[in-house]
Amino acid sequence: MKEGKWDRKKYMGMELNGKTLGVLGLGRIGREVATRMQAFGMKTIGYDPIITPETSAAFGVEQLPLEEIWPRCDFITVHTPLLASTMGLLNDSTFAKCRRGVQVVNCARGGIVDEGALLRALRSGQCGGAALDVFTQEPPKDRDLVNHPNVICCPHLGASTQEAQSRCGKEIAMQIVDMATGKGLAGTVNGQALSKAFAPQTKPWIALARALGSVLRTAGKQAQGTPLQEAGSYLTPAMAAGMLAGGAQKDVTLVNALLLAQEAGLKVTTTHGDMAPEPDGSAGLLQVSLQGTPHRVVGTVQGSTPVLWEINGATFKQPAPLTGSVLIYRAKGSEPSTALLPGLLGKAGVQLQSYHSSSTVAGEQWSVVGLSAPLSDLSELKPRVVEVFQLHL
Ligand SMILES: NC(=O)c1ccc[n+]([C@@H]2O[C@H](COP(=O)([O-])OP(=O)(O)OC[C@H]3O[C@@H](n4cnc5c(N)ncnc54)[C@H](O)[C@@H]3O)[C@@H](O)[C@H]2O)c1
Ligand SMILES: O=C(O)[C@H](O)COP(=O)(O)O
Repeated sequence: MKEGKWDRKKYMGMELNGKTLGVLGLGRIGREVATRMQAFGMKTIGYDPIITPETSAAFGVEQLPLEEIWPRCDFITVHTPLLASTMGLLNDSTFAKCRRGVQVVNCARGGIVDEGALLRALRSGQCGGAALDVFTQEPPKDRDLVNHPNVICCPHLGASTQEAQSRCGKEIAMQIVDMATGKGLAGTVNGQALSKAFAPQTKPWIALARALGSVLRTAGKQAQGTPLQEAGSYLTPAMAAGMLAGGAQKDVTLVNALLLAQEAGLKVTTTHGDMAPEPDGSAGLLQVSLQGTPHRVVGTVQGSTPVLWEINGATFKQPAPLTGSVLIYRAKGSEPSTALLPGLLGKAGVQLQSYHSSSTVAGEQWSVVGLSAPLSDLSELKPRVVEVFQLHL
């Protein structure tokens, strides 16, 4: 009408009263849709592998096996997550089992209704119409479905109300408060990793994984460039965060570290091996390797302090603490630590807090020096060592 038209004959509707609606997925949204459509006089049947028939009967949905649902429905609406098991839930074969002219609604996730099959069913008349809020690709580049005369669609607007967005904001704020106050995390991506990472007994291990990642980043930076495969435990994101810290990526967190590491092309493996508890309280070894390179660091936690046990095959006689300002270098024999360090630190006004040296491998030794502050200038040291770097952990 806004275009000045009065197409009374073109638009002929269909009563919902007395029609059968199949609701696939009877979670939060599926059941709300069912009860609302009952108000229009629709008969509601449905399927959900988790919700019991007794539960769904209480909100007026008769549950049936999918094979019995297809031929009974005038309308089908999907409200499942997109999973391997729900991808293409409506496909060529299931459309063929439906009543001719069945109408389909997908406001859940693109791909639950196979888009190719839907287009074929629309073109053949097997599907009488579709309402789509979601697409496999958003926005969809292939416009065939959008342009089909029997399709109505909108650009993923199902949650776009002032009220829903406001509730989302409040829920996120509540979850952050819950996390900060040590309460359980519900519905968070990486929730398991985060809740473990914040547990008091695992915090030092997170610090260790970060510290080892930082050591490995600096000792093995020339080896970057292959994709990351290994992921999973809460230690791996922490290690990845350590590897990426100070790099091009900003705001590396335990949640985004693995993704960023993948984007940066890092291929890292972590192994968390058990060992008999030591009298000092250490009870495991975390080993981090950069694949395709000889770089490997091993550490543990003593009390609550992360310590370096081994670097590239050289073990420390006493594990070296990885906290605060740490200077790490590799040198031939014990040079230059004994000769050069005291003078260098004195000049810089920096105090030596700890010194740990490794076993000698191929005539070279690693030293880990705990400092009261980082050294601003390593130029005197560089010619005397094979490699040197500083970390602030
Ligand atoms: N378009 C939008 O803007 C918008 C807004 C909110 C939610 N959504 C989507 O709507 C869908 C439903 O959301 P919800 O909050 O009701 O989720 P929910 O987790 O409460 O319910 C999903 C239900 O699907 C069921 N299910 C899983 N696999 C199934 C299968 N193979 N067959 C049938 N049922 C199956 C589950 O058991 C569960 O009961 C989700 O995909 C969600 O992402 C879209
Ligand atoms: O699942 C939802 O809440 C809606 O589809 C909105 O999705 P979005 O948060 O990805 O925009």
